[in-house]
Amino acid sequence: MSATIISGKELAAQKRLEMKKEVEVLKEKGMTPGLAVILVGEDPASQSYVKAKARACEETGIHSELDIVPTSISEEELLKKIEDLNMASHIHGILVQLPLPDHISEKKVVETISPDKDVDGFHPINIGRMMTGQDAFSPCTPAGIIEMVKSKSIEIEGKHVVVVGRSNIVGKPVGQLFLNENATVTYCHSRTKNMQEITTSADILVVAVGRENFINGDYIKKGAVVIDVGVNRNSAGKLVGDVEFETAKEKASYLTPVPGGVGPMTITMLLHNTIISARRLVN
Ligand SMILES: Nc1nc(=O)c2c([nH]1)NC[C@@H]1CN(c3ccc(C(=O)N[C@@H](CCC(=O)O)C(=O)O)cc3)C=[N+]21
Repeated sequence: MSATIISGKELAAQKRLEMKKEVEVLKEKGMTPGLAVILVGEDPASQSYVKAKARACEETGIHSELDIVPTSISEEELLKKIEDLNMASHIHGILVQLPLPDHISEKKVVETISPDKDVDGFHPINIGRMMTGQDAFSPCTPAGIIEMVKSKSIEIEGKHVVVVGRSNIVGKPVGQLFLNENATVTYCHSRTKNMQEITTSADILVVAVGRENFINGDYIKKGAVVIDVGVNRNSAGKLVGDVEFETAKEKASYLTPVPGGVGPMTITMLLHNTIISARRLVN
C-alpha cells in the first residue's frame, strides 16, 4: 500500500480561488481587506516567506503592505509601528514575522497587536478564545492542517490524534483544534517515555518538531493519516519535513509532503483570517 498524498498546494490554489470571489464581494461593498507584514532583518528564508505571503495577497485581491525594517530597530520603534497599524482603518490584519532579534521581546510585540487584527492567532486573547470555544482567529498552521484533513473527508470525531511537539504556534494549538473536533488528543514531546508506543496508536499523527527524519515508518500505524509540519533545510540545502517520506508512505493511508503540504495552507489561512477580519466591519 502506498499513501495518498494530500497536496496542500492544490488545496491552497482551490481555496484562494474561492477567497478571490469573497474579496470581490467585499470590494463591491466598498471594503478591501488589507494585510500589513513587518519583517525585522534580512534573513533570506524569512524574506522568501514574507514575499510568498505578499504574492498570495495579490493573487486574491487583498491589499498588502510589506515593511522590512533593519535589525537595529529598537523595541519601542517597532511597537510604535504596530500601534499605528492598529489604528489604520485600511489594515485588517497585522503579522510580525517571527523570530525577532534578541533585543526585542516577542511577548510584547504579540501583545501589542490588537486582538482584532491578530490574523496569526498568537495573541493570548485569541488563544484563550480558541480554547474556550469562542469566536477567534485560529492560528494559521493548525487551521490549515484541519482543512487538509477535512478536504479528504477523513473522520476526526473519536479518533486518536497524536501531536509530536508542543510549541505555542503549532503543537499546542493543533491539539486544541482537534479536541474541538471531538478527537482524543495525546501530546508527545522531548520528555515523553515510550514515544513509539504512543505514535503507533495514532489514527492521525501530526509531527511538528523541526528535526529532519524525526519520524519514520516504524513510528506509524498501518493506515494512519500523517501530517508533516516540519520545514527543515537538509545538508544539501533542500527543504525537508520531519517525517521520512519513503518509509512513511508505505505505512500511512494519507501523507502530506514537504514542500507543497502544510506550508501553502498556512499562508492560505492567513488570507482567510484577513478576509474574516475585514468582513466583521461590513453589514
Ligand atoms: N508571525 C509569523 N507567522 C507565521 O506564520 C510564520 C512566522 N511568523 N515565521 C516563520 C514561520 C514559517 N512559515 C511558513 C509559511 C509558509 C511556508 C511555505 O509555504 N513553504 C513552502 C515552500 C517554501 C520554500 O520553498 O522555501 C512549502 O512548504 O511548500 C513555510 C513556512 C510561517 N511562519
